[in-house]
Amino acid sequence: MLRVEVSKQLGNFSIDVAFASEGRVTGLFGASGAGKTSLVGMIAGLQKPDRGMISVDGDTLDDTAHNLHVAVHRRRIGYVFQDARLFPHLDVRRNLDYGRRMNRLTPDPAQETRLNEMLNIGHLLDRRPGQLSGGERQRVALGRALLARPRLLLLDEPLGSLDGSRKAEILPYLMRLRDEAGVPMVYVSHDPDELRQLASQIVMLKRGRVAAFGGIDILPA
Ligand SMILES: Nc1ncnc2c1ncn2[C@@H]1O[C@H](COP(=O)(O)OP(=O)(O)OP(=O)(O)O)[C@@H](O)[C@H]1O
Repeated sequence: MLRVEVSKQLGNFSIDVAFASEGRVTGLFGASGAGKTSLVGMIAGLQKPDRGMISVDGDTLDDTAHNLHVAVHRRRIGYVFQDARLFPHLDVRRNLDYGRRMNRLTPDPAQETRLNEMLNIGHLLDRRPGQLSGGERQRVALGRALLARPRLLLLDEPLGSLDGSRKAEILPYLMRLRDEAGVPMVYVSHDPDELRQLASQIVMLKRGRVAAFGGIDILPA
């Protein structure tokens, strides 16, 4: 269960949001500028709320009333951005291993093999990011985030930089992760079709507020 009750002022823009989601994939839907990335940044711990609390599965990550703010690297929350942000000088194998090493986790070869298969990246391990397509880069970014064993995965428009056919190529991998990886996700998108295929619950954001919360039936046609 993800619980978010936060408010924050960002220049002229304010966020004031409360929701609790039990869905395997919580879709954050809203137009450009609705506050999706700012909200995800708070869940990740990159930004502190001015007021409020955030908890995942009963563990409080932020609670301004008690001056509690768990640091980004201690939250065990994975983050995949629109652009994969792989390290260009490291091959795929070392990119994949990065999150695990940073979190000082012991290697888990069975999980590595499983994810390589799930994401179909096993044949790319010796390549550098510059030798990958956009879709392949995103698959590696997903693998890297999951190998750090997060309790929650934040996906901020992970298909946003891909064209239509590449999107269609990656969607099945995301569905597979949703069904098999066992990690709850927050999936940011302004594309209702994408969310209809992936999300179980929808938080609809408008100008920094929750305009609607419910199942995928609240998405516009
Ligand atoms: N540090 C900041 N200072 C001032 N305004 C900010 C700051 N960060 C974000 N904003 C403003 O907050 C609003 C919401 O931005 P945000 O990036 O969260 O929206 P979004 O829904 O993710 O949009 P997009 O889909 O275009 O990425 C925007 O109007 C943005 O200009």
